[in-house]
Amino acid sequence: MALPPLFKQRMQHFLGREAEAFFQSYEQERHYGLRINTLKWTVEEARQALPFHLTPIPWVPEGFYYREQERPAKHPYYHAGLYYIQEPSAMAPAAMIPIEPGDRVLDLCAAPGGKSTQIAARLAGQGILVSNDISAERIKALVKNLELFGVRNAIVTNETPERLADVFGAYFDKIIIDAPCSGEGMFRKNPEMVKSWETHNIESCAVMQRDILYQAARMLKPGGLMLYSTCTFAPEENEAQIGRFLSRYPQFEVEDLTMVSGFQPGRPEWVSQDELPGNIKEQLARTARLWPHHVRGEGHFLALLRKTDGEPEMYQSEQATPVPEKVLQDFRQFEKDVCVRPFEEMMDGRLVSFKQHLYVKPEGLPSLQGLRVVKSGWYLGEIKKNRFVPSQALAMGLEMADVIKTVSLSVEDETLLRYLKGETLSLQGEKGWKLVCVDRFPLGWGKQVQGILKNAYPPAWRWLT
Ligand SMILES: C[S@@+](CC[C@H](N)C(=O)[O-])C[C@H]1O[C@@H](n2cnc3c(N)ncnc32)[C@H](O)[C@@H]1O
Repeated sequence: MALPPLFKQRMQHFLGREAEAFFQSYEQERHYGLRINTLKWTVEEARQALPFHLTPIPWVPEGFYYREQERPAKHPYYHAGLYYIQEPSAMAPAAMIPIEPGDRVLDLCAAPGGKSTQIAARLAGQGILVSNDISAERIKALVKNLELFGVRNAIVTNETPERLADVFGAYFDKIIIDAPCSGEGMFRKNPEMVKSWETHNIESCAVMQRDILYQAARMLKPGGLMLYSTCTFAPEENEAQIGRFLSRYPQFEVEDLTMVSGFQPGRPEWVSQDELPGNIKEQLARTARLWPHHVRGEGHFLALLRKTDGEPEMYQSEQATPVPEKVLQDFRQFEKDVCVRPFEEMMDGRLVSFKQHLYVKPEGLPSLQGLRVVKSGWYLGEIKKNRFVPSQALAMGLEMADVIKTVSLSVEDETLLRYLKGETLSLQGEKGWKLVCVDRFPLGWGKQVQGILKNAYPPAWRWLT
């Protein structure tokens, strides 16, 4: 493929004799990956059920290569959020930071949600995920992907890192910064990136990343871990960025990463020596690089940093405002008619309302007043004309066994595609809301009225032929 001449020149300079193998990799086929959603099923169940030729991606236990012609986005299981399609090396950052259920995690540059969905699965419904992105446009895909994955304990914000840091302070146990970058590792996946490389220059990306990193540093608890990643090869955005950060923040140090076969160490020798005082050079050698000529992936840079010292968290707890009585009454009626147990029992959270809209919001958050909050936890639905109308996010966050009335369609059933296309279905049964599932996995709602099931599958989610 036609690579920008300046890019070729730079990589030739950095890689020397190795450059040939690197350039050759652009002539080979790219690799395709999907990641199993372990919030919904196990890796073993998925491997048995999915009709794709799956081979393990070595650095992520729930990640697999598939063959291009298999097109997993065209399988009904994709609509049930049972896996996420993701470039294999992009699965490395969230796999390399040890997320534990119960952690408070910030994904600072999160859209469209590759890392956030992976983190949420690791949290297994416990703790809090704050997914943020500065782009109001890209955030729509982030919300959709979190909902599709059935994530309940996520807050989505559309903010600058600085405003977030002013509200949260040193609140998070773990932070992921999947930074905006010059995208040199995207050329094979998306040739448009070649053009954008020529316009988004490395220096301007480096300035942006530096500002994001400085704000992220404020939001990490002492003892907490921060994973910085880019999908570019430019040392200015990688080793030099981390080197500068470490010299400004001596309370941070680089932690060892799990070096999977094929991962290469960072290249401190590519950074100008005046930028690297003291032991920083040695630390940078503990960052990692994924190269397309060493692993089956497009390429990434990873640095895991620990904050060894600093001020403890100080935040103002949110004052709980009770849900208005009438809203609560209409909602509880729905809950009683449709579900086997109260929604608050399904996650560690409390019921909150914004006008007629209801959420279960994770416990333990500071007051988010003044922030642009796009999603406040698990969105349940809204009251319309004195009746509760369930949301798509509610359907996707449930299990089939949570709901009294369900319609389970098999993958082969032609009714399934008709449901996903938004058609009304002829169906007999008791009136009321029903959870429509493919096999045992929720897809969305339908409302039974006499001999038909009215389709509540959202237009933006429908199957396109
Ligand atoms: C590499 S992409 C993130 C991909 C995402 N982590 C994923 O796995 O799907 C970088 C993102 O950073 C966002 N971004 C750019 N500048 C930002 C800033 N100052 N603060 C927060 N997000 C920013 C962009 O809108 C973009 O969505």
